[in-house]
Amino acid sequence: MEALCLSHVSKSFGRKKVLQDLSFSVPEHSVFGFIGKNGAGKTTAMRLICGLLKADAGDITVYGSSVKKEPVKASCCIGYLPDVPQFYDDMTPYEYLTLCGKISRIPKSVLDSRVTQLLQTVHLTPGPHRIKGFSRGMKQRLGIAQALLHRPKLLICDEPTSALDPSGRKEILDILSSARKETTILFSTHILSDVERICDQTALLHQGGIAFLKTREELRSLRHEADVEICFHTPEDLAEFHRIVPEGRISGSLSLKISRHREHDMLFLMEQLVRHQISVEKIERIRPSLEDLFLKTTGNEGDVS
Ligand SMILES: Nc1ncnc2c1ncn2[C@@H]1O[C@H](COP(=O)(O)OP(=O)(O)OP(=O)(O)O)[C@@H](O)[C@H]1O
Repeated sequence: MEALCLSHVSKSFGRKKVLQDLSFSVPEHSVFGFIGKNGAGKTTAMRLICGLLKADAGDITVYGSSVKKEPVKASCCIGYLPDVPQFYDDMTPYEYLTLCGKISRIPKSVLDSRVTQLLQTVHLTPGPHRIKGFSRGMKQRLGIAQALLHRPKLLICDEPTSALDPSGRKEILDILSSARKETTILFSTHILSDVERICDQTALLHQGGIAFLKTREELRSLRHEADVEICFHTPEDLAEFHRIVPEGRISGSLSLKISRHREHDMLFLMEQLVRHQISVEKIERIRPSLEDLFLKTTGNEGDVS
């Protein structure tokens, strides 16, 4: 079943068109990664899904409920973690989650055990420590607990790992990854290795629409299409080799770059070098990183880490 479906969604702010004819869907119990440059419209799309903004055109459905026609039904399915979650800093996490649970009208009989269980899930202790002393990572984890409190079918997290150190990021990613058993997850990030780590599908938002949408396997296979760089000792060796294998792009006076070679092609290139007795400084496979794919699609001004 589709947890979320966006169909031809557009949104402008004044004359600025942020989203144009945006369509994609997210299968149930999957983790969907949303990447894009600063200002690409990731937060706008998430706010539209949550019903915090109104789309100019198009439809959004959450588990079959239209955000436009059945906003309450749709929003009941969603847990949202904004990019900068706000808390009552003088409370302990236990007090804070209990307050949120009361506001969400979670029955008293189950609230205490739900809060205790969620604190465990996000690795926070129900002790007397106040939120104001928490690290960023702890606050993000508390934000995830808050968003999961009412057992949403769809969890939306806006850059949950940004500004965290590698161990803080790993904790968040592990929590999100295991939360997929109970919910479907859509999260945005600038940290491309994070989407590679846990996302079943990754969408790149660019110029108002989806520039690419890849499954984990597709991303992996794209990254297997490595370039090969051969560095020669002399320009004459390079010219001789390029006459025999008229492929690729000469870069500088000693180097040849051949795109998208697969494993077996490397053997072919090496055979040609041996057969024609051309010695080389080095021959190397260069796998594109996700950053390379991102920059190739968006131009070179991408803001990625
Ligand atoms: N309420 C608003 N009024 C006017 N313009 C807005 C509003 N909200 C967002 N925008 C503009 O829409 C564009 C998309 O913003 P959005 O925050 O959705 O991008 P983003 O992809 O989440 O960026 P970032 O990665 O920097 O968080 C930006 O140019 C932003 O200035």
